[in-house]
Amino acid sequence: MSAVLNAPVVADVPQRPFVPGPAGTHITIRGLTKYFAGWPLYENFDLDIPKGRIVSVFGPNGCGKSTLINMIAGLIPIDAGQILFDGKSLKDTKIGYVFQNYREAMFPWMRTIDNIAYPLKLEGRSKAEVDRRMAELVASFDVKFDLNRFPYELSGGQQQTASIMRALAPKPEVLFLDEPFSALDFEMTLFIREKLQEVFMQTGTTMLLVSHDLEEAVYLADEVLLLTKRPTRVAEILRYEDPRPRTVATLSEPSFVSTKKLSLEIFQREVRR
Ligand SMILES: Nc1ncnc2c1ncn2[C@@H]1O[C@H](COP(=O)(O)OP(=O)(O)OP(=O)(O)O)[C@@H](O)[C@H]1O
Repeated sequence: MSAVLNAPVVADVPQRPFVPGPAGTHITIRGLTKYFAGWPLYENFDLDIPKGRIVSVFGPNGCGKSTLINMIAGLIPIDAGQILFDGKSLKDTKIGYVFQNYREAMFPWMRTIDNIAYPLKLEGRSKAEVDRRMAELVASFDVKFDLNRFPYELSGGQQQTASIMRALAPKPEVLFLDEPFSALDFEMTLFIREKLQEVFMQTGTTMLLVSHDLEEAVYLADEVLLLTKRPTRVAEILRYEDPRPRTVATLSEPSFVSTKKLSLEIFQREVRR
């Protein structure tokens, strides 16, 4: 009796056998279910996210883009379902997360350099290892500002650059980015977008990006994940395969223009539904 009373409470959703994703899948989501205040946001939601690709998540307002990546990253609990990373659970997977609000993401009492090194120190890395990794990050981000300053002494773009460096410091298997550019001015957005693309080309880290800017979502993506209104399903997944590095010239490539147009048509169809 007490075993029954103490059993975990799960939503009343039938459990299905776990079906792995196709070859090349990194994150497998099966039967994901999430309710807010009694209303379903996701119900029995399945998705396969490919390894070593950038997936942009795009969809109507409030459809659950941020909630989706936050559930995958373990920041929001799920009501039912399974999420596996190369067959492993989240606790056996190294992840990084870049928040929209960089001002609240950094520890204000730590110098920027210590913020970036923080996850390495948590991992118990030696000073020599930390120094080596910091030097690599400074080189790959071509950092020109003083990392010995406190975060609040830096510009928004510099703070967000530092946040991305911190997220990448421990070499995560997956990097989550929730509207990382939306609080930045245009010049800084372009700069960090290019840096992100360069780092992706160097590391091949799987990235999941939520963006409200369709041009940006397509420009950075290998796949555009288009979501419906809630209860949220996959509307379509569009492959976008132009070679990297993508540049300003990419924006006028027929493949870019047609992917953006198709994304917009699917988005509008879903908004009107
Ligand atoms: N803690 C919460 N409690 C209740 N409802 C919530 C909570 N968090 C999110 N929601 C609701 O879930 C839905 C999805 O929210 P979410 O922020 O994930 O959507 P989004 O697609 O990222 O939104 P936006 O396009 O506005 O950025 C929204 O309707 C939101 O109001």
